[in-house]
Amino acid sequence: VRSMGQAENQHDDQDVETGDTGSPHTPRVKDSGLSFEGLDVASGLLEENMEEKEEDCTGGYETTGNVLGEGTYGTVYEVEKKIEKKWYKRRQRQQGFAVKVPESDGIKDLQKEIAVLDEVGTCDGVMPMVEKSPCVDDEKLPNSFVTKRYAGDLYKWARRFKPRARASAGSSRSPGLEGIGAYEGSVDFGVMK
Ligand SMILES: Nc1ncnc2c1ncn2[C@@H]1O[C@H](COP(=O)(O)OP(=O)(O)OP(=O)(O)O)[C@@H](O)[C@H]1O
Repeated sequence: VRSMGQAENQHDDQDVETGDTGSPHTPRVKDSGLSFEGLDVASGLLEENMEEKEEDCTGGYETTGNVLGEGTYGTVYEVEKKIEKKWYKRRQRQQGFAVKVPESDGIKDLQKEIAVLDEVGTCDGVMPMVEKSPCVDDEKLPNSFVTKRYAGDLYKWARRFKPRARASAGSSRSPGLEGIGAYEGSVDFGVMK
């Protein structure tokens, strides 16, 4: 048995222009160009939320679609920094960043990593954190952090590296990240694994 209310609702679901009956979730009213108070209020709230979201995420990053690698606690994505050039009225991007996003069971470890990087600041041999809890694709990522993107696979590189390779290359410094390219070019690869 259908109540009156249900019958009215069914009528509302009909397409205003074609008379088709479709899924109650299909936004036919909006498509028809008609305006209802409820719809206006809903879209107003949506816009407000989106504005808030954008405000929160000013100066954020956008993913490029490249996955740089996966570690024990999460995935590292290539991102570009958004730069608002209002006087040009167009967006620009600064390339060369990476964001590390934890798996759900890696959140605690990433929080510890973030705390350590925060404490360490800039230190030779440690990739400095550019930003913690960044906004990526307009979404706040509280347990993630951004670093500069480096070229190559650091994990593989580090595993191949033997201390005496550094010594024979005439350097006593630890392999700072800025040196990766240089080391690959100047170290005798014969002493690498
Ligand atoms: N800043 C970066 N630029 C380019 N690639 C990166 C960057 N950070 C990480 N990667 C890539 O992502 C992989 C995973 O990095 P991640 O920091 O998650 O783990 P890891 O350092 O390899 O090891 P662990 O999981 O033990 O921390 C790295 O091995 C590397 O290939």
